[in-house]
Amino acid sequence: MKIYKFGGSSLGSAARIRKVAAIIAGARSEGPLVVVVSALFRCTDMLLESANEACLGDENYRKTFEEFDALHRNIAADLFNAEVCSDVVSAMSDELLELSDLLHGVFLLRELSEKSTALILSFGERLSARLISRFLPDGYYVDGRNLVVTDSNPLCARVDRHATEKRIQSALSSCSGVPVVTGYIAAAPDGTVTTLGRGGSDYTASLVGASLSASEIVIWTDVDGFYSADPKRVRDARVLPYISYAEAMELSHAGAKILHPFSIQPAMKASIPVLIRNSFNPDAPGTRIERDVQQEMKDRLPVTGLSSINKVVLLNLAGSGMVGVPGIASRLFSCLALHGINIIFISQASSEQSISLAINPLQAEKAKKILEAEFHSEIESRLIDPLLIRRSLALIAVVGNNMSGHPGVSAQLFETLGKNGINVIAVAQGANEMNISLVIESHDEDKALNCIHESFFLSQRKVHVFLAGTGTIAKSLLQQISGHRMNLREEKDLDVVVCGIANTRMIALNNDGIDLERWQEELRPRADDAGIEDYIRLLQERNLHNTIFVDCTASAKVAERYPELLKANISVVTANKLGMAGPETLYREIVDAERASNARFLYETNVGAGLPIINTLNDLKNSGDKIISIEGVLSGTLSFIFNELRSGGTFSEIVRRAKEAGYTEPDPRDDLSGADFARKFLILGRELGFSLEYADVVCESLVPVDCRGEMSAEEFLVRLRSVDDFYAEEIRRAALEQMTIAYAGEIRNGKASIGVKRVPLESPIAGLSGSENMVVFTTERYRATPLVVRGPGAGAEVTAGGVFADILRIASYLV
Ligand SMILES: NC(=O)c1ccc[n+]([C@@H]2O[C@H](COP(=O)([O-])OP(=O)(O)OC[C@H]3O[C@@H](n4cnc5c(N)ncnc54)[C@H](O)[C@@H]3O)[C@@H](O)[C@H]2O)c1
Ligand SMILES: N[C@@H](CCO)C(=O)O
Ligand code: NA
Repeated sequence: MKIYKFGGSSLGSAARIRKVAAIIAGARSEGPLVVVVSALFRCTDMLLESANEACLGDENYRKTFEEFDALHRNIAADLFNAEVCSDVVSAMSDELLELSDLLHGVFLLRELSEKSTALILSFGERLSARLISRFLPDGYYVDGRNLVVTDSNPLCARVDRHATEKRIQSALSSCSGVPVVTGYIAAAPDGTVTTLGRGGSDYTASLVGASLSASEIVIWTDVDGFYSADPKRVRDARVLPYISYAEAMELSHAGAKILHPFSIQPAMKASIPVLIRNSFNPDAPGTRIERDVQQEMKDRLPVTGLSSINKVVLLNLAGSGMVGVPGIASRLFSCLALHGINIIFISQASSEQSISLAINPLQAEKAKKILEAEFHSEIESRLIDPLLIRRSLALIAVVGNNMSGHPGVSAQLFETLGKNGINVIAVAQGANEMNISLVIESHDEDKALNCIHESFFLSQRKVHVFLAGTGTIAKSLLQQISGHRMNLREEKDLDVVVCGIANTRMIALNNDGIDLERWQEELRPRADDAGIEDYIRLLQERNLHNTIFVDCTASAKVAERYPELLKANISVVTANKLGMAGPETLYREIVDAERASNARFLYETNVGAGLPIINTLNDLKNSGDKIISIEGVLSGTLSFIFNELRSGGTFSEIVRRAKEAGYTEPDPRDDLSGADFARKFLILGRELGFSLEYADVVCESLVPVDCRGEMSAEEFLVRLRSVDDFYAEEIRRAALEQMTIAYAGEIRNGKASIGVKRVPLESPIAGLSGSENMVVFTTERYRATPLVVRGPGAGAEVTAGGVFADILRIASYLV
């Protein structure tokens, strides 16, 4: 014997009912079946609406009733031939007439008791069971009021399990055909109609199944099963093939609306598996809820699923007068119970100084008044503080049988929340260790659900990138991410999702990821005054987990925002040197903000593009080596210029080529003036612990005096021809002495200087080619033979590659 329960979503129209009949016919061939039905789709709401309207004296109640009436008649006309239809309609008419009279009574009396509400609501199931029982070839109508015995609480009655079991057994044990039982409705011993509250039809199905020792109870609904989290909030939530009764109850308690926790109890007691299946997709296997979940699943995942209640209020009763005083908690709970206030969550630390309770916000004011009255004298005498209420909170439950005895689960949970800057306001975990419940700000709810979901391998890990700048480096970065994204997904189980791209004029935003093949087409104009602040505001509003801000601009305005981003626990990767080489106050602010935050700040490409210079220096420093000096060439552009001069090019033409090759700064004068090189040395000097400003770097400019005013980059390149002969001559003269010229620098004893130098032709600097950089670290450990990092230190590809590597470093920290 199996029990099939169909919810309203599966019973929305004649077509839907035909589908349901086909599902039933399929099961019938395998053995006996009892069907339990809810009211047709939206019908309970219609009944409630009509009753409330009637009670308010609103004539519209008739229209709502007529809509309800017509829905049933139309479905009958669609399902049955004329003869059967008139039969069915006449049976339904009696009930519809009674319902109409009742509503009219409510309208006249302007009075709607819970008892009449229950009676009115009962018509939903009564009429749907009439239709469906008649439509099934061997179906017959069974009224739940004759099966389920309850107390007399009309809207959320308590079931008398013993009496109910007997009634169900005597009515259905030896049934022939398919009984179609009205779910949700029941009756008190005196015959008054009662209902079983939210999810009541599931409860009916579970009671029927348990009483008849069914082999399984199948709850047919409109989703594929129990999800690992609410799929509306967690895009990657997936259907759980198996869960235990206990897990199902824990998840349902904390908001997973798929099955009411009540309805699991009878099935669990009788060890009957409960299946959740989709009547819209009957081929999907659904979720099986049973006592022993599959061993294989148990071994793999400590956490089975998450659920959340998005609105709770936290009451905090605190005060020194609570310590060591027995009876405070008892009074607290008793007085809330007395007034019917349900407690969702409790937490008390061992100091006994405070007890926190989460309750439904609708009951918050009432609870506050009650508790203030109860503890009036303690509050007056300052033994207990005035009651604190915190609103706009959400409760998240992390659930899994296998969390128990599995060290590290809570560590991982709090770590991922911490790295995402999510503040945990209160926590509760019972000794069964299968539910950790936490209270957080409600605006962090989706972010928390998503990062926890990923962190426990329930879905692929993601980082969300917001990029500033769409120039040379940014374009190359987007191309690299696009080209390598699939590999990262497959090999590293990591998805790099670019959710934002903005320059000063245009913006594209998409939480699910901008199409990187066509990102230019997704750019939309921004308001004229929408600066970087606006972009950061939009990014923060989205509040996505694992967010990384990537700066590929050359803008000081953008760099000034790093401290604020870091303080908001948003990690930053930057190719822009104007942060670390900005005013020392900004540099300090960035370093301090990173220290204080859970976010990371990486800027490897600020020095030598993709070459590992910052990382190398940090490794030397952190492992206790003493740096004696740093020398070398740290401008790709200047390196390229002198390397090409040696092979005979002209100065201005080489600068033009450097710009075309993507080596120069947006304005090549930043390279020729030595400014870009100086910034890099400034950064290295600061990394070494020296207090330096930009002006402290002694720097020789190669920009001719007459090219220093306001002019376009193009005009500059034309005027630059004036120095071509000078440099050709310098190279020639040096060569006569087996020397050449190069632009290089050194840091020694806290002093940094850069400029044109004569170097022997056989020196390593003279041997550089293209945009190669070279850094020579002379340290205590690397004294006889210094440590050298050498390679291309400018260019779109290597720089973007360095930025990408920094993004991945942060990703591996975050996920
Ligand atoms: N070219 C290299 O080899 C190299 C190497 C290392 C670091 N970098 C650095 O990379 C950065 C980018 O260089 P690029 O060659 O791609 O420059 P670019 O001029 O091609 O691009 C800069 C982009 O930033 C945008 N931008 C400027 N101000 C902005 C603001 N306030 N808000 C949003 N967007 C803004 C511009 O619209 C443009 O899209 C620079 O800081 C540069 O120093 C370059
Ligand atoms: N313009 C810079 C880019 C690398 O930071 C250079 O030429 O070195
Ligand atoms: Na670098």
